[in-house]
Amino acid sequence: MTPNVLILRAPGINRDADAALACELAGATAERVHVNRVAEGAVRLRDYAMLIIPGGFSYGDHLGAGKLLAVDLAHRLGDQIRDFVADGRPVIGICNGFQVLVKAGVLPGDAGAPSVTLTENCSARFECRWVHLQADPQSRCIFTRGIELPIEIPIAHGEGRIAVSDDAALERLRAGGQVALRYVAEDGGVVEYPANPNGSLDNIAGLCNPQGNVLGLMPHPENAVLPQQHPRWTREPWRIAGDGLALFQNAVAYAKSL
Ligand SMILES: NC(=O)CC[C@H](N)C(=O)O
Repeated sequence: MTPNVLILRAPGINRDADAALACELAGATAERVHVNRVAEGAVRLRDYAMLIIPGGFSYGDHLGAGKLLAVDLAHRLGDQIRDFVADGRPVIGICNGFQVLVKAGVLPGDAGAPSVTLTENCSARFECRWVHLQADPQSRCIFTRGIELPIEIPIAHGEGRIAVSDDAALERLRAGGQVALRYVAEDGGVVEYPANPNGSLDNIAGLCNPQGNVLGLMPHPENAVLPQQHPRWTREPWRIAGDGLALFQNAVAYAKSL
């Protein structure tokens, strides 16, 4: 059966159409649904195979990027999201969506006080360019399965720096296979700014929950699904697809297996 994806819309979200295209190219159907329609019960999260919280500037990034939509989701959709995640269904929060999942307490999914947040880039500037990412081979993330070589994906954010409460919390994330993606050099080497665009600890670009079905990442894989989206597509050998498509294809295959 073709998985149907709920792509959440909310004031200030601006990457919902891009996410819908990525899902369709990956073999799913996609519905862009406003958060109010879910909250009012017009649609139910459990009627969908996958949830995407796209990028943008939800509620204008007031009180910090993703904060107000996080409070909204926790207050109005908390039970539905908890059940959806517990069912093992795939959830991806992209950039603003990652900030929302972290600030709503869905990621990293550890019990107790939050151990992770996303905050201002070290440069104190909005950073917008293409970066190279490496999936952590120890990760449990279902979105990055089989992605062994560095991939090239765009970023565009002001508050993408992952901060962790202490070394023990970072070690728990690493040991638990929850570090899904890191910023790397084109050859996979270790980097600093600007290849790590925000100064995130351990060059972390994406985290997953302990079960691996929830991924949050600052880069925008939905903006790297078509060959022509790559900035050098006319000057390099033809790519059959953008590097970001594999994440959506993995999620669709996983959703079909549930
Ligand atoms: N592209 C995005 O989703 C941006 C996220 C958030 N508005 C920030 O600037 O950090």
